[in-house]
Amino acid sequence: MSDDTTFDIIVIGLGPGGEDVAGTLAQGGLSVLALDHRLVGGECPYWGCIPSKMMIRAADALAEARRVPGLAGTVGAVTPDWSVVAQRVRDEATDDWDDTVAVERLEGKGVTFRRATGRIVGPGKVEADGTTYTARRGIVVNTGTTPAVPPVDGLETVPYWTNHELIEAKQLPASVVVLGGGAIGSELSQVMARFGTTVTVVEAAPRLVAAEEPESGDLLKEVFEAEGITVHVGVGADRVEKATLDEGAGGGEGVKVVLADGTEVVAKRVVVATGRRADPVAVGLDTVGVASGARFAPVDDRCRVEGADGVWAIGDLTGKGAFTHVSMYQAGIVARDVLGQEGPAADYEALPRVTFTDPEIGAVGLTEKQARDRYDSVQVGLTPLAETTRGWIHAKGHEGFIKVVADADRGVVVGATTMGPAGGEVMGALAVAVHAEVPLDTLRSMIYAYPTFHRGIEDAISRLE
Ligand SMILES: Cc1cc2nc3c(=O)[nH]c(=O)nc-3n(C[C@H](O)[C@H](O)[C@H](O)COP(=O)(O)OP(=O)(O)OC[C@H]3O[C@@H](n4cnc5c(N)ncnc54)[C@H](O)[C@@H]3O)c2cc1C
Ligand SMILES: NC(=O)c1ccc[n+]([C@@H]2O[C@H](COP(=O)([O-])OP(=O)(O)OC[C@H]3O[C@@H](n4cnc5c(N)ncnc54)[C@H](O)[C@@H]3O)[C@@H](O)[C@H]2O)c1
Repeated sequence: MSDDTTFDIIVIGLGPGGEDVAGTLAQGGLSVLALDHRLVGGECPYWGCIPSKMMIRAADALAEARRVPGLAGTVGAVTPDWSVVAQRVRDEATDDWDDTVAVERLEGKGVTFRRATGRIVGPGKVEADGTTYTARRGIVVNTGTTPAVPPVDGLETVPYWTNHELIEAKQLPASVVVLGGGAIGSELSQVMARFGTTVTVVEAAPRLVAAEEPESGDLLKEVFEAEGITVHVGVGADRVEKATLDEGAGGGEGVKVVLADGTEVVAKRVVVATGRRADPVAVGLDTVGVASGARFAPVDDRCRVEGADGVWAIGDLTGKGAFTHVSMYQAGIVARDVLGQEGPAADYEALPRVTFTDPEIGAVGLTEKQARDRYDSVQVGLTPLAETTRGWIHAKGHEGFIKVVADADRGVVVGATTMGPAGGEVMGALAVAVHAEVPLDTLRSMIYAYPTFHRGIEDAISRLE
């Protein structure tokens, strides 16, 4: 028996993976109800990857123009205009935060869509908008994360921005204090600085992009400081209060951020980029056995929520890497599992990630520290990009390096970082090496095109010790 409250599958939250798995399962012949209380596609297309990368493309164009002197002549004054970026974000990236096209695409695949908050209320049961729906085959949860706002005294008394307000901004503030120098803080700080905003970054960890190799954070700090960004690392914000800015700082209302070491930073606006928070309880995973204090939904290698029969979770909520490519990868695994199709289980050993700063930080697999914690015999090889032929030719903007981390016992690469121009693209070769466990001897014997950035991989491997 089927009625309009009973479906084979209910998908709660339509981030990139949720949207994908809902469509695939409907096309696979199942009846699918998909719920999202905001926009179909989630954070990535509307407030995340896509608009932020559009901003980065613009900021990088400015930086390249500024590199013309000494390489190619002059371009006259480079005059940033944020309104061009803001318009492109509206017109091309987000449709002015309207998901009509995405909803139509989803419904075109046969999915029933409701714009509502969904909550699991027991095995096979989901409540949304006062109706209780039944899922015959299962529930897929893809509710993502929200900005984690740190408990800094006074922060709630000032109108701080998160990625949402910044992505939607029609104008940039004259000055900002960015709390958090992870992926979001670093990428968007550089964008704002290149558009003329005075930027101060405050990062509590000892380095920027602290989850990556220390060389990445150290070099990024050098580059940021050379571009005029003030960077405080190893110190958090103690308190925030309203302040009146003097004319040099733009005048009018602003904020004063007092750091734990007593440093005071005054700016027009605070931007909070201190990480993201998943909430398994808000979506009712506690009603199907997930511990109420869990930070993430615990999943096995098929993305089945442990202990909760007929419930799958994907995306940031699983804590396996807060990236769109993880959400999409897991969506594929869940679709196969639900449809009873064969396929490999989830494997995160070769997880690639790219921080789209300039220089770009590509990374895959383990950092050196993670590798040393796991393996007895670790070798590391590092080549500064400026020492490679292509890096030397490139000159301005060639900061970076290629670092390869190997498990010497098995003779395979287990991690790598490729920081530099097109660092994310260069990383692709090493992602294959880590994923396929390509023997180091094979990597040593292949031909690397001359003069490319990726040729530095050969050199880094030759330096393994
Ligand atoms: C500024 C920024 C830049 C980023 N850049 C990149 C990048 O370059 N590359 C990359 O790989 N990743 C990037 N990310 C991360 C990326 O956006 C996320 O990893 C990606 O969106 C996948 O998230 P998700 O699938 O968990 O769901 P999300 O995209 O977080 O979507 C979850 C959806 O669930 C909905 N929802 C939540 N609770 C409920 C509920 N109870 N009922 C109904 N609906 C609900 C929400 O409205 C939302 O639409 C960036 C993130 C940010 C913030
Ligand atoms: N290019 C990409 O793929 C990309 C870009 C942006 C975001 N993302 C994803 O989104 C996730 C969230 O990004 P994010 O930058 O918010 O988180 P993050 O975890 O990468 O960085 C947050 C940083 O804030 C710092 N911090 C925490 N509390 C602080 C405080 N009180 N004062 C100062 N610093 C503090 C942390 O030490 C950390 O380094 C990332 O982990 C990443 O997975 C990916």
